Amino acid sequence: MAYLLKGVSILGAAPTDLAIVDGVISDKAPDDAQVIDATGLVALPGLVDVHTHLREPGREDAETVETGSRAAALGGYTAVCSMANTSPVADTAGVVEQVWRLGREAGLVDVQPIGAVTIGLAGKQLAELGAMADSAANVRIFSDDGFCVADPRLMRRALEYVKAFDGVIAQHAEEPRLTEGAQMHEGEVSTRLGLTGWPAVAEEAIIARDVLLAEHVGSRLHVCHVSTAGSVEVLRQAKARGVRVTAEVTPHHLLLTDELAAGYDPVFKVNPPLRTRNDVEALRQALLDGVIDVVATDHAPHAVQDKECEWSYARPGMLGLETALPIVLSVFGEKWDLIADRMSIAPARIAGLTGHGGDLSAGTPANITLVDPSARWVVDPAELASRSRNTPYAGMNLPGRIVATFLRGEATVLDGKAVK
Ligand SMILES: NC(=O)N[C@@H](CC(=O)O)C(=O)O
Ligand SMILES: [Zn+2]
Repeated sequence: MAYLLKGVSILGAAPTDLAIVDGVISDKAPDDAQVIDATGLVALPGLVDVHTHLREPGREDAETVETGSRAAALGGYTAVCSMANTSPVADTAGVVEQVWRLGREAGLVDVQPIGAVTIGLAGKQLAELGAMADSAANVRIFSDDGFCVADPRLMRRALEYVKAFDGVIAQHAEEPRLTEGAQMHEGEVSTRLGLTGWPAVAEEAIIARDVLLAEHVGSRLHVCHVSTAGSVEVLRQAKARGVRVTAEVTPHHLLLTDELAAGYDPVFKVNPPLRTRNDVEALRQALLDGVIDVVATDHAPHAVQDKECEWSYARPGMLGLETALPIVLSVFGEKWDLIADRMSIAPARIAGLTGHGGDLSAGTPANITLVDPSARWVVDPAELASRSRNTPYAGMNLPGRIVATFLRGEATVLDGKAVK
């Protein structure tokens, strides 16, 4: 199928026509191309998420590779990196290949598995990183996300190991001794509510240690879900020294604050926790400056019984794929070059996903997101494609509708609806 996007604005530029033929972007459409009136719509390179939890294998009641892929496509994504904290853990070539194959079968986005750093995410022994790298899944990012690789000697070894094939260790930065029993950000609000706090320094201390380790080894570090102003300062200094470090921020940390915990609604419980207004401001500035490289969703679906319970028993995590671009648009406005870089180009580069994060020029793979920036919509959890319902944005009126998504020239979303 060929398409002609008539009158589309590429990254906010003057309207033009964009043709999609045989999976690539083309100057000219054949006569039988399906014409899409794209007046007022903006084309972006397909979004890429470096931090998605798909829950398969093991918690298919919360999400599957297929339902998560559909949520991703509807959110404008053409590739997602799936985290390793499944059951069994993605710590062998067998499991990462299984997830990769399920992604291919669903065929809605490219699913790039992330491998665990340590066996069972237990933080004791390195997993078979080389075998996962050499597998059909071609793993390049390794992470124990959900847990921190807290042992500095293991972290050093992991950084050394992946250097050989230009892999990257994605760290969930949380010094576990400083967060025992933690329920929310440690500060004024946690004191008032009487909940055990997760201090900012628990994140900052690990990032400071890890940028030094990455510098020492000369290897690549990626910092997951940066959440504090202090972390931004550590990263700023490390980057100025030339350390090979990249970092992500989530849409929720760019918008929401710890005040939301006051209602004890566990939909706002997440790791790292929602922080203060001052942190939110610093994270926004860091994304603008490039100190933080990418927006990553940390899409963390949880079943109803794991979320709709008392705060202290609830699992941390919130949905993100279907609301990420609207949240970023509502925070930054129509800064299309920024959005394309932080949500597609830079994440594709970090994950090594060639074919994604392109410039939409003729001859490049047609991985495209078509957005209507002027359409507003109200988030209804029941209407999300994710199998879970734990969105913190229920009832919010957001700008930006994903009209269509194309994966190598095939529409995965058309008229705002999933094609399969
Ligand atoms: N972010 C979360 O609060 N939860 C994530 C794990 C993680 O990203 O730390 C999950 O797997 O549910
Ligand atoms: Zn994490």
